[in-house]
Amino acid sequence: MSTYTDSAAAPVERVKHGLAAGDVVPPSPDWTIDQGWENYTAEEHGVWKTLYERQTKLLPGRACDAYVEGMRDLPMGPDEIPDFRKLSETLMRKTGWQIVAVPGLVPDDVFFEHLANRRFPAGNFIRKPHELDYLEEPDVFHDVFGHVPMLMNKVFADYIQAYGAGGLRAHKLGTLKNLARVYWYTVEFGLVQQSDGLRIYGAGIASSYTESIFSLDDASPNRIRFDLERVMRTNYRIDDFQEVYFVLNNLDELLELDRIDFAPLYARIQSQPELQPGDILPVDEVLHRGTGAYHGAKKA
Ligand SMILES: C[C@H](O)[C@H](O)[C@H]1CNc2nc(N)[nH]c(=O)c2N1
Ligand SMILES: N[C@@H](Cc1ccccc1)C(=O)O
Ligand SMILES: [Fe+2]
Repeated sequence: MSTYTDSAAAPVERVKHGLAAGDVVPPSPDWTIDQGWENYTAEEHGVWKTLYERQTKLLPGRACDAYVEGMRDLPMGPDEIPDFRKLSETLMRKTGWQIVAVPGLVPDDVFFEHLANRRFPAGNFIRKPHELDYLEEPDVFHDVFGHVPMLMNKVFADYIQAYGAGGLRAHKLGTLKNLARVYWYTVEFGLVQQSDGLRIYGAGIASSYTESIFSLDDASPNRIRFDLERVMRTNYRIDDFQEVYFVLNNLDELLELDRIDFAPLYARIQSQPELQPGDILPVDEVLHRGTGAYHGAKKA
């Protein structure tokens, strides 16, 4: 049963991961900027505090162990927007990653180049008070609160670095669309089965109050065992809750993706029809067959 307030009333918290803005002048060759931590206003720190406290209350029992452990060891709290320099010190020691500030979405090849070199591009801006529930581009709350704790986990940190290298490869192969789906259904909206229950590891969920509830508790979405080719073929929504969540047995499965050569898979799926988010295939290992009520109601 769904325990969150009526979704029609509660605006959906989304962070859009659309294509990089084509109309912005690059601030530097690799699009990085100074975070400008000293320039944050009290109101901006206040927005962080509101989001941080609300999400921190909700995540116990919902976020996966790796996320909880990562957050515990990071210099990140409610009172102010974290200083990327301090986060990078801790991250560098733990998994060799650092956070670099960017003004917003950056071009795909720039994005992958950073990930391949263990640099995580994080927006330095924070959403406005009236945007608490909907955001066009990943802001500092989504990027830092949502993504950074998982970068403290060695398996995940290695996966994201390999993904970056894979992104540069897919960019050259012209198969970015297929690879972006793997990112979307893992790094952004992935769930993992723990012995004590289903848990969130995707940042797009972890940074969203309403989707942290919907993804685990609501009867509407499908929940299907992760399968690489299936995910590569499956389209996704960028401005509403997901209709399907793919579930890993454990995070170690992600390392498998670095051992598989994607080129033959990309070639094979080119001739297969694209799947829509609500589709279920006979071969799917369905953990929960969704009612589709949420999206059905929205269509009506
Ligand atoms: C598929 C594409 O690479 C993906 O959406 C990228 C694009 N550029 C980005 N740029 C930033 N800063 N953050 C992101 O998460 C992304 N996502
Ligand atoms: N193995 C992928 C690269 C990759 C690694 C890890 C995650 C995602 C993609 C390839 O051959 O392109
Ligand atoms: Fe993200």
